[in-house]
Amino acid sequence: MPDGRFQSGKRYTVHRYTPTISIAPIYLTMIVGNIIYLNVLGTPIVVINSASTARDLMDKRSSIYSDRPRPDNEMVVPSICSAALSSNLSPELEEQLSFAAFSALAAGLDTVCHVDKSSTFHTSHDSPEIQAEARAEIDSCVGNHRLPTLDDKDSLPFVRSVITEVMRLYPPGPLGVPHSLQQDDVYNDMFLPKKSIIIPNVWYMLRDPEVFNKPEIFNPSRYEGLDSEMQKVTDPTFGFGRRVCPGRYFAENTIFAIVATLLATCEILPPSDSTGKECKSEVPVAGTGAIAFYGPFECIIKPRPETSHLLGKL
Ligand code: HEM
Repeated sequence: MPDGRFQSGKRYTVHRYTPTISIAPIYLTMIVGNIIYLNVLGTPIVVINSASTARDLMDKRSSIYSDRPRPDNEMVVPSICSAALSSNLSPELEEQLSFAAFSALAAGLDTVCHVDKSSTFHTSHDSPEIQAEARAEIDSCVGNHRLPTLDDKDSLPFVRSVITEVMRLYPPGPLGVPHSLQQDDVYNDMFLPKKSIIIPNVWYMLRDPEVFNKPEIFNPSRYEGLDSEMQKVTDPTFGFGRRVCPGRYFAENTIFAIVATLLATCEILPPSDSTGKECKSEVPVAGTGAIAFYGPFECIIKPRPETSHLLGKL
């Protein structure tokens, strides 16, 4: 698919790291504007291609768009943590349960790591001017005598823009996390039945040429340092309505702390061969599940002479 928007009767790979999605024409029921409605073997699926439509439905009508898809006969059960605390478990089972509970946290770790790794990749492999501009901002605001802290976040809009631009091009969840519609609904004369699975096509929303000029280009300056512009990326990236990611601010702060500290203390360069010639690699995104992963890549991380004394404080 050339631009990431779902269309009828085609087999799609939204990007090489997203799951391949086949849309057979026989299943296609309707396309209205930025919405595609499918009925796949009796299961209604609604794919939303635009951020404004996603806001209209998943944010403004959040009370009916915030369920998660689940089998009809599923019963509500206590969480694994409360079950573990209230029962007399063997040490082995308790250990297994604690691993299962940790997997929820790991979902947060994977997404945060993805953004940290992609920030490192882009600052080393894209234009060196972008890295220099971000570092100059840190130097002028923070100086060379201390490490950046979260209190500096507001004063470092270009560093935040670099992170935002990385998330725009390679969102950790390119197709978001599906919601389920709790009751029949009508949107722009389109009937959407109860129990439809709602899939936000975040990948396309963040490359929509009507929202982002030259969307394929890595250009942190496009936000002009404005939070209102950056939110056009961060809002869809962290989900919609009542299901919006509860770890959002923790994640944003963690990513900022890591990226700002790395830029303040180190220079990040692409790898070079034995003759000193740069040998840049392809963007190493991978993963066939809901979460995108950054594969291994090479780069050179050199302590900056001006701030190397701060590395001991990490
Ligand atoms: C860059 C980092 C992250 C991204 C992009 C991200 C994105 C998302 C998205 C898209 C959803 C689904 C929202 C929806 O259904 O509309 C979600 C859900 C969730 N996230 Fe995150 N997340 C990140 C980090 C974290 C962290 C660090 C934590 C925990 C510390 C976390 C915990 C959760 C939980 C518990 C849910 C499920 C919420 C629910 O089902 O009601 N996430 N996240």
